[in-house]
Amino acid sequence: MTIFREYPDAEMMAIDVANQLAGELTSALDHEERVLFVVPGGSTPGPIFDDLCDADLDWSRVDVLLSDERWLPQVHVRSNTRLITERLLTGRAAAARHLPLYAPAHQPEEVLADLEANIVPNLPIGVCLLGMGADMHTASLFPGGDNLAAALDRHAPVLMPIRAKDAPEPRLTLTARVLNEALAKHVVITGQAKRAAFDRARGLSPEKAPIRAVLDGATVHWAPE
Ligand SMILES: O=C1O[C@H](COP(=O)(O)O)[C@@H](O)[C@H](O)[C@H]1O
Repeated sequence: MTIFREYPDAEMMAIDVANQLAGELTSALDHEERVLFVVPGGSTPGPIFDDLCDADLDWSRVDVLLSDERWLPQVHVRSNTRLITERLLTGRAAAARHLPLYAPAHQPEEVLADLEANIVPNLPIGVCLLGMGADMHTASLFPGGDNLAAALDRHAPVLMPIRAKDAPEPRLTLTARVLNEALAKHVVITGQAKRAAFDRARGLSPEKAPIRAVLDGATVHWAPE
C-alpha cells in the first residue's frame, strides 16, 4: 500500500515532512543504538533539510547516507554530497556521521567496493527519504539506465553504478532491494508535472517507471511548486 499526502504548498510540506522524519528518527533511536537515515539529492529536499537540521534529537547516533550520487567532485554545484553538507549536516545535525557515497576517482567502479564496505555494517536503513524526477526516476534508478535491471533485481548488491541518457554524469545509487528494506520510506514530490508523472507511474512497470519499485509501504508527499 502507498499513502499519498497532499499539502497546500511546498513550505508546509517541508515543515510537516521534517517533523515526521524527526519523529521517526527519535523513535528509532529509542530502540536502537544508531539509525541509518537515507536522503535524496536534487532540488526538492533542500527546504526539508533546512527545517530538519535543527531538530532536537541525538544526531550523534544518526548515520546519514545519500540515496544516490552524481559522479562529480563535492565542490560541483550538482554534487548531492555538497547539498547535504551545506543544508542537512549543519546546526544540530552537524553531529551526525556522514557515510560517503563519493570518493575522488574517475569512475564509481574504482571505489565501489570501499564505499560499499563502509555502508554494509550500518544496514538496514531506518528512515528513508527519496525524491523523484519528472522522468519517474528515483535515487539514480533511471528509465533506460544501463544497469537498471540489475539495480531492480531482488538479489541486487547494495550499490550499483548507473549511466543513462538523461543523466549528464555517471551515477552511483542504492539499489531497490536496499531501499525497500527501510523501516520507514517517504517520497517527496513537488509540482504538477511530477504529480502527473507519479500518477502515470502507478500503471507502469518498474523498468519503465523505476519509482514504482519503491512505492510499496511508502508515504508519498506532494505539494504544488
Ligand atoms: O538526480 C537526482 O534526481 C532526483 C530528483 O531530483 P529533483 O531535483 O527533481 O528533486 C533525486 O531524488 C536524486 O537524489 C538526484 O540524484
